[in-house]
Amino acid sequence: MELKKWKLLTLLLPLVAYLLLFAIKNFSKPSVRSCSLLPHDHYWIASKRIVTPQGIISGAVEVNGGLIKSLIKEGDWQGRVHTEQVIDYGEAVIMPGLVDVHAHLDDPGRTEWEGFPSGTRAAAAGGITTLIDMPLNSFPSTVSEETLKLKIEAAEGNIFVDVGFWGGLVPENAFNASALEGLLNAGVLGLKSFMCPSGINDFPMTNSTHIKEGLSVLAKYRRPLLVHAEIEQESEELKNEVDDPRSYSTYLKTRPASWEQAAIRELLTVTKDTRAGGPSEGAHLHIVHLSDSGDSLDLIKEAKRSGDSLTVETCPHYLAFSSEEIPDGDTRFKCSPPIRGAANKEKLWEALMDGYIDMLSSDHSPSVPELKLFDRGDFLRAWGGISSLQFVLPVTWSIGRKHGITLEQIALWWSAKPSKLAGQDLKGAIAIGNHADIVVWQPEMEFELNDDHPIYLKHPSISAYMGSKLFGKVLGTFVRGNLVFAEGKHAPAACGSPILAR
Ligand SMILES: NC(=O)NC(NC(N)=O)C(=O)[O-]
Ligand SMILES: [Zn+2]
Ligand SMILES: [Zn+2]
Repeated sequence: MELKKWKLLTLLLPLVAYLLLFAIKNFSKPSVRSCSLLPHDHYWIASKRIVTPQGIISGAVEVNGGLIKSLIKEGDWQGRVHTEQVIDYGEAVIMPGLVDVHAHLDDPGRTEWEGFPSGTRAAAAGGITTLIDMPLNSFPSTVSEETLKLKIEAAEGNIFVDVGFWGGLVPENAFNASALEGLLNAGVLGLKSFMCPSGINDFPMTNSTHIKEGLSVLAKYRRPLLVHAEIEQESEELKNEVDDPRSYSTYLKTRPASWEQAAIRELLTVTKDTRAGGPSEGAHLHIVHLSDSGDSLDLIKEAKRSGDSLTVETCPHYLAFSSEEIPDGDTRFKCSPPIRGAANKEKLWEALMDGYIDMLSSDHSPSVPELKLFDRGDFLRAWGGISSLQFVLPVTWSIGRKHGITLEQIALWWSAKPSKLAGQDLKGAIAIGNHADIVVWQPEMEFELNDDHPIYLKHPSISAYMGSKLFGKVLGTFVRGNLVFAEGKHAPAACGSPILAR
């Protein structure tokens, strides 16, 4: 009898263990409630200003199960909407969430610089619903299938918005098609390379031969190559007695516009492969963070006219600041390519307004404050990179409104065009069937970026925007229907999804 009991117990033991494991696994998953500040996942958000690809409408967006189910124009409401599930934002703007295709979150490996939790909290607070992480500044760099796995592991459960990944095109993998295919098959949305030293040891620079090879592999996948387009040129010799390293003009001399022009000229010798009928048809080249609005821009225009598959981004800091205003020793403004003069900035605005510059990105590239060398203010030795992730929407709007930009243009530069670059068909527009990735913001509301303002970046002190007065306050951010940020508060759990290409 005793023996039978024991036998039964040993038989039951695995079943009990299995049930226990199942319970732990499921109860530890964040519930809908902790992913969102809303108690339900079927609701309507209403406003007088909803930015859609067909124009601005007054009405409501129906969200159900993370998707946009319908768009209802004001007046067509009766009987179609459960009023208890309507969030009425009044005059605030409802727009597609921003898609930032250029951010360095430095995770894993340099999380003292930024990290997925802090970076994506800042993104959510700034109305960014998707960001694509750069393959460098984390350690190791994302240059192989294995290192992409480390990225995904670091991101899972730690991201408040959706995050995709660019892989690195470096000399080590450029001539190894199967290594590149491994990385692409593992889900990177495209590749990124540098034509000058990146400042990161395990991310060496490529030349146009590497880039040509990369494009031929990318063609099959129809995914883009993003390039940091600067090539080192002989530049003016600095003289100790006149060229003070604390003066911004000294730094500017070391990275003239001719570096961008040389790189772009060289790039265009390979982008012609992307034309219809060319050997790399299907591939696409995207120039990141254009600063020079001189010859670089003319070259880009010409290549586009010739049918090269080419796009270009610039960043809010090139549109907001000019070299003449940068105070001595204020290395918060150091980035590469550098911020140039006021006349250059005005021409960048013109090119953006005319559609020659396709989109905007943050190039959020922080470091620990010590690397900015604030005590010495040495522009030549400080870490280059602007910290801006949380502020890009109000900065674009605050400066842009003086240039007469529209809400639709913001949605085009910050959502539609970047989604297309990253191959995200279900993002970037308020349209039926799309992910409910939405920012609600108040363009007329002014605020000051001071110490009282809740900032979620790991190191607010290194941001050149601190101290600015800006227009355009983010009231709420929805990612796949989850209200992840509202009124200065984040959802309890980080439920953003890693985005992998298939
Ligand atoms: N290693 C970097 O983050 N570099 C970045 N730095 C900048 N932009 O100053 C970049 O995108 O080139
Ligand atoms: Zn760069
Ligand atoms: Zn960058």
